[in-house]
Amino acid sequence: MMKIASIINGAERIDGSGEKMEVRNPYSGELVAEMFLADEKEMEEAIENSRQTFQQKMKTMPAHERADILLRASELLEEKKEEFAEIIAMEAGKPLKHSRAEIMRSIQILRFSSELSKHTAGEVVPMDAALRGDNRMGMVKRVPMGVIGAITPFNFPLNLSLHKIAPAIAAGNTVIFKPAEKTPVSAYMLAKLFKDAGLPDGALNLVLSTGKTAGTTLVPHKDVPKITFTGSLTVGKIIRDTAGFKKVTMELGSNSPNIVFEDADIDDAVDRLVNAAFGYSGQVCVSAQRIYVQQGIYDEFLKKYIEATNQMKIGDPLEEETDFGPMIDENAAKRIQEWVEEARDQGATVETGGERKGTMMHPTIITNVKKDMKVVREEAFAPIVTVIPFKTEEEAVENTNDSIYGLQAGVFTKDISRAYRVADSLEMGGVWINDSSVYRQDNYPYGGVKLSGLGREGVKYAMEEMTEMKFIGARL
Ligand SMILES: NC(=O)c1ccc[n+]([C@@H]2O[C@H](COP(=O)([O-])OP(=O)(O)OC[C@H]3O[C@@H](n4cnc5c(N)ncnc54)[C@H](O)[C@@H]3O)[C@@H](O)[C@H]2O)c1
Ligand SMILES: O=C[C@H](O)CS(=O)(=O)O
Repeated sequence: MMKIASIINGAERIDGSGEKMEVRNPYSGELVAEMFLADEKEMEEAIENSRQTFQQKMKTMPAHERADILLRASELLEEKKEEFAEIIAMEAGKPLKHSRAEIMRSIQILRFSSELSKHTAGEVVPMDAALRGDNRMGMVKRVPMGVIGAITPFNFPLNLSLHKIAPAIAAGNTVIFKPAEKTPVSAYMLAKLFKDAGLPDGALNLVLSTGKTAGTTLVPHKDVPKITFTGSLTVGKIIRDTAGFKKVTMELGSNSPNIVFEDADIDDAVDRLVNAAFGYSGQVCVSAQRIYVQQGIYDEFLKKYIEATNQMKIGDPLEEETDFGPMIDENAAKRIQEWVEEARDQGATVETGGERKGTMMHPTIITNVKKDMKVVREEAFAPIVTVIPFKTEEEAVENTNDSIYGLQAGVFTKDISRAYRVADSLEMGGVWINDSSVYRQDNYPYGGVKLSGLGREGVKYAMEEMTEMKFIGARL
């Protein structure tokens, strides 16, 4: 059993405030680690140290040095990928095959960040385009903001943390990293990995605290000009209300839709949508929650979809063959079971699944739903999916857009004109044609409209949000 603690200015705070929290394997209940929690005083100390490290080191560190550190971090992660995958499987209950996929993406984020750290160039402004601008020169530089507060969720503990930390460092900032309480072990290992990669002490301060401590201390702090948050809408709203006059990036939730038209390759859509709904037990912000299927293929799609879902191997995340594991804790599983029962009471049909044992909620497909049922309207963040028939393209678009969320959608069709027409009509941060809402790679702008978020991640775009534009003009 590991003992882990905050790492501030390179030093582990194992004696910290005295308060401790256990990290348990959501599948077996075994103790994975004991975490020493930082209190508000330690958070304050970490912020002051990050401020000084920015002023004294990171602000002036040349781009080639930042690039080398990020590249070295990617190499170290490659070397330690099995160790990280096992820890994520244990602390998050994520099947090993999915944990490995997360590490593979994390390595790429570090590589992209290393490359892009050499290209935060800014631009030259054509000053003579304006009257009075003759004999003037103007340039826009991209400058780091200072201390970035990075608050992350449990579901992709490495990948989503690196989507904040790596671009922040690439742009020359320092970071206060506040990971989720459920998954702090991979965060602790990541902080150590950066130290081994040569990142100066204090450039990445890991603060293992409760959300409450982060909310009262980090979020409103005058020396933290930027908060980048990934998590629930509920917490996102609190942060937005308390951050005051600072910049915030918010990657929030969704009840992601997918539309399958009659001309789609049904087997391919089935295959992709099984993973989209049930990968990591649906605890993915872009999990397929609403699948709209055109009437002519509805019965065939549903039959094949149920068959494919029932073929998943359910079990221990640490076993190689496991496709589907537990939810993060029993409360999460109980909540979703209640939602399923409520839908059933309101007339829905549970085609498969619906049962729960402890943290294990079985993959659940629900039909005959109405649009105001919780399972359709609210973010489930669980292994449930609704399958809903539609007649026309207009109806599919209207139903899809009928949500407070707008993160990513999938559209399956062989008709290229319809594909682009529908993609244009959807109120989403991103649309995939012939892939599902869950597909993401780490170099395109990713984020939501409506209540799914503010701003964008994806290394280049996160770097833009973690730098200020500074104009410098000259009269010649
Ligand atoms: N859009 C995206 O990219 C994306 C990605 C992953 C997860 N999510 C969303 O995250 C949610 C699930 O993750 P979760 O359960 O870890 O989310 P959560 O909102 O409960 O917690 C996220 C983080 O916020 C911290 N926190 C809690 N209260 C806080 C407060 N008052 N002030 C500051 N920080 C606080 C937590 O300690 C944790 O580190 C889902 O809604 C999911 O859709 C979104
Ligand atoms: O949970 C939502 C995340 O954005 C998924 S991913 O890590 O980006 O694939």
